[in-house]
Amino acid sequence: MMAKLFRAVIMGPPGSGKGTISERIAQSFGLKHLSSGDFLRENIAANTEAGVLAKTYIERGLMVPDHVMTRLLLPRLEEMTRHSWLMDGFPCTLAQAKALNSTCDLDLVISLNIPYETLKDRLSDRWIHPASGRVYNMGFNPPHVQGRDDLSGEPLIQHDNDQPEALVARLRHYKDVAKPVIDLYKSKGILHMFSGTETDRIWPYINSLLSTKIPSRPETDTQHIPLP
Ligand SMILES: Nc1nc2c(ncn2[C@@H]2O[C@H](COP(=O)(O)OP(=O)(O)OP(=O)(O)O)[C@@H](O)[C@H]2O)c(=O)[nH]1
Ligand SMILES: Nc1ncnc2c1ncn2[C@@H]1O[C@H](COP(=O)(O)OP(=O)(O)O)[C@@H](O)[C@H]1O
Repeated sequence: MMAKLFRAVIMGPPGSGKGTISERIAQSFGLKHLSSGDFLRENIAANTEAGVLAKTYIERGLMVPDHVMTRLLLPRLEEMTRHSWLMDGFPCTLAQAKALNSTCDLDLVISLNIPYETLKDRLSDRWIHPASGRVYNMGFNPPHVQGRDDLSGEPLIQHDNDQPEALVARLRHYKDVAKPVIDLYKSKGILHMFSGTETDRIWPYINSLLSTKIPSRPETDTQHIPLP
């Protein structure tokens, strides 16, 4: 049981490894990994009012409007009074960051800074299991059986918006909307930026930073590469 609750956000462009790194953080430090994309998919599957609305945007490759995102996510975060969490994919815009600010005090923000060429290579090779959101990469973490999810054996798919043409537009959009959010967290003194081309090289630095802030879980700690 952690002594103090810990609230963190991970930001970065599409394909920067937020999901991958969030899973490692959740495993090593026991934070609950919350993902805006997963919340949206759950709401779409459950046909909630917000889910039905969100679907119309996601299907067109657009971001879901701020008021829908905040209406969906803030009550869920408010319920999590007894958990430490790491939020992945929210906030994306300054309006979302301000809304989050009024609900809780963040302890830390991780921002991933990954070169465009790397993002392009990774995403053109990303395969997804739609039902669970599990993510594979044919070079980095391939499935045991090509084209099949490891746990369910169901087929994997690729997203059209992971292809290079769509990616350029998504990255430009990310840069525009994320800049004021990054500036806000910088001014609060809670932003930590990590740059690099490989998750395995960035991870030890994130692990080390978090170890100074939260006690790690001894049973999983040894699985990860120590700092050089
Ligand atoms: N080659 C390579 N692939 C990686 C590395 N880290 C993550 N990946 C893969 O790159 C892709 C993107 O990683 P994700 O963790 O899904 O990135 P994300 O930031 O959550 O992406 P979005 O959900 O689009 O915002 C996935 O296919 C990962 O398996 C790495 O260091 N090298
Ligand atoms: N914070 C957010 N604000 C607005 N829309 C969002 C947000 N998070 C997720 N979405 C929407 O949900 C979709 C799926 O999100 P996600 O699973 O994180 O994957 P990706 O960013 O790779 O498309 C996004 O493409 C976007 O339309």
